Amino acid sequence: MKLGRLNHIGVATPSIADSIGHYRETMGAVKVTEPFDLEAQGVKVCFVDTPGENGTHGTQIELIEPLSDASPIAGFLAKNPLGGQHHVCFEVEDIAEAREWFEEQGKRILGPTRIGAHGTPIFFLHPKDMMGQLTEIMETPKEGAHWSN
Ligand SMILES: CC[C@H](C(=O)O)C(=O)SCCNC(=O)CCNC(=O)[C@H](O)C(C)(C)COP(=O)(O)OP(=O)(O)OC[C@H]1O[C@@H](n2cnc3c(N)ncnc32)[C@H](O)[C@@H]1OP(=O)(O)O
Ligand SMILES: [Co+2]
Repeated sequence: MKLGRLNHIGVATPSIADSIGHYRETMGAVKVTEPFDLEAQGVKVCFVDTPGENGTHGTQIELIEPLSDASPIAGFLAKNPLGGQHHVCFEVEDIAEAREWFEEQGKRILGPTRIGAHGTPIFFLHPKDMMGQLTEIMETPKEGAHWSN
């Protein structure tokens, strides 16, 4: 297993609109995607682009707002009402190989491999097995495009 690109940092928020305002007005973000609902994942999500090398974009901020009290991030927001850093997401070449690796390492994988907000397969690793960091593993988008819309 080789550490891949840090694709995004997941930031939970009680209001994606307020967070977009913060990144645009306070942080000077230029590109923010339109928020969209990921019903299957229980979140409304959008991406804040950060500058990367030669015109590509860098690691994104993934803003996530719960769609209901049943959202997987509802518990996190109950403990952290302002929201904040929720997870990190690293890219891998082959999601199945990565899943096997972490299973061999005895790391708890949270649920099935499924399609994430970038339209590519992802899974999550339990924070308690990952030095306290909720970790998302995502297969690198093959066509090289990172935007899901
Ligand atoms: C997939 C779409 C999109 C994408 O990038 O493509 C996304 O990233 S969507 C992101 C939202 N979805 C998920 O996070 C799915 C995986 N997460 C989960 O299954 C839960 O959030 C889980 C199991 C990590 C925590 O659930 P919950 O908070 O309801 O459970 P507990 O309160 O029992 O928490 C157990 C234990 O873990 C600590 N915890 C919880 N969240 C985090 C976190 N984000 N970072 C670090 N630690 C976390 C929590 O405090 C508990 O610790 P304890 O010491 O026992 O209090
Ligand atoms: Co994510």
